[in-house]
Amino acid sequence: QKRLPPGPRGLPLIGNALQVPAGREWATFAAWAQMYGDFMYLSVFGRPMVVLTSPDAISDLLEKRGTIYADRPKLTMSGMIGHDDGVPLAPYDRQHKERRRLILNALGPRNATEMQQIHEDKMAQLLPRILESPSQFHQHIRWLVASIVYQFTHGHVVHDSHDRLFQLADQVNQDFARTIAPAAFLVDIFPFLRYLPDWFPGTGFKAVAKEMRKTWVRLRDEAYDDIQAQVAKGMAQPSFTANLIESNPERTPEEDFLYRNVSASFYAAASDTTVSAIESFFLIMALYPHIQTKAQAEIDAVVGSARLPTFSDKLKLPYIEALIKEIHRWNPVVPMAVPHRAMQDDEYRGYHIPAGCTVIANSWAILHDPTLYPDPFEVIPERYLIKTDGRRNPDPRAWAFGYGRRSCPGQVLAEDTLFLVVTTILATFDISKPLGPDGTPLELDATYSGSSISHPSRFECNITPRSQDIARLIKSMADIAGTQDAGLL
Ligand code: HEM
Repeated sequence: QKRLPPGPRGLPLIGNALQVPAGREWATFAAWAQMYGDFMYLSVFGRPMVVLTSPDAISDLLEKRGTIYADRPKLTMSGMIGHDDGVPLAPYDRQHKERRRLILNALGPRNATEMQQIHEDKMAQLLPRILESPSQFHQHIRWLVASIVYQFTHGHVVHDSHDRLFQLADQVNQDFARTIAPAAFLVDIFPFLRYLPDWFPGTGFKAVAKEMRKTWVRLRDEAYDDIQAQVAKGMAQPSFTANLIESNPERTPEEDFLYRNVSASFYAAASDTTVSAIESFFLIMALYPHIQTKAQAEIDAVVGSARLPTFSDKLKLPYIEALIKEIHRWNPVVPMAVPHRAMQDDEYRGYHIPAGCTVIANSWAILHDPTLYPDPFEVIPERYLIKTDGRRNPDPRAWAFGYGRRSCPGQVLAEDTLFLVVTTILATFDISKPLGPDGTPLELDATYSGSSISHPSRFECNITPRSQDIARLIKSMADIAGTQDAGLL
């Protein structure tokens, strides 16, 4: 009987299920918001859903009433696999606060120097890889993110893509993306299916869940058990996980389980997201050479040619900061954040929001709102530096990293990685469109795919050292890092 927010009319029983597209839902939701407003109601197979499409609506509900909207919708398939023990999908409770506290503490000022040192070391190893095989830059980016995260969380050196932990983690990420894709498994729409016997037709998802669970449990436990054994022998490398184990030798089984899940979630949450942002950087550089020239000029003026950029240069590089803001805005990595869930009945602007309602924040729509960002589909770093109509465009990071009690706890790490990649790559390489067989530049297709995490569709680009001196410097860095001995070049 209560008044629900406006929204597109659906069909009996299935509601709006047939109207919600399987890809780029954010663009469809943004178009619907033009008709129904920034606070819109949908129902999919009887499940209530609210879509928020303005800074005010998002802030009013997800930030100011954060305690009510801090939960996640329950996904049956993810639960069967065990993914909802990991941080991003876990229900909101006392334990979840602890999970977030552990991550935020680990990435806080106490460990900033160590984290920055890891970044600078791994960047020095990235450059020779790119110099030697620029066409494999996608793999090199993936290696970089894995090697930074696993050095920090497990004290583990990822040499190459054959690394056991790296391979397991990538399999888990692929499984995760497959599981949370909209309507990927019928059991998420009809949860009772999970109670049917295995022989019943249509229950093939159970075998899939079992396989995926095995991989997730291996990723979660194998590395943790190794570190636990090393801690017992007093031989553990310093790391986030070793620190968790050492700091609580009398931990309860509940605490131990929580540590395992936090430790395993780190890479799962950090990898595809950071990799996607770095890939967008390469794509933007190939598409917008004038932005690249301006960014390189700023780096050259501040850093010079005798050294590589470091974190201490950050405050002196405003154009780079503006470019990074555009990377977050132009094609946001998580276009609709991760869905939240109302934990109790609520009322907003005179409309009812039922308990259990899924709440989606359409970050993409805000980041492409022409009243906030004129020419939203163009990359224009100057929009943050020069006032238009008496104001600068707002910082997109307010929306790119999510909201309230579920906002991204890894933002500092993501921003550090992105800053160092952008500055170091621009200091050393030129990026341009790929060349055809006759040496003429080919057109680049700037399309994006994926659903919860959006990433550029596979693209090539031409990456060359900015000078022979730089190429020699990078080769000598490779010798110092010993990467040649390890057969990486
Ligand atoms: C460019 C890179 C990244 C972007 C754009 C990004 C963005 C986001 C977004 C939008 C959310 C959902 C927030 C919400 O539900 O309101 C999220 C959640 C999360 N992110 Fe990130 N993230 C990035 C990198 C990282 C990194 C490096 C870590 C490493 C620790 C991380 C850890 C997490 C975790 C654990 C969650 C779940 C938080 C929770 O449910 O309480 N993210 N991220």
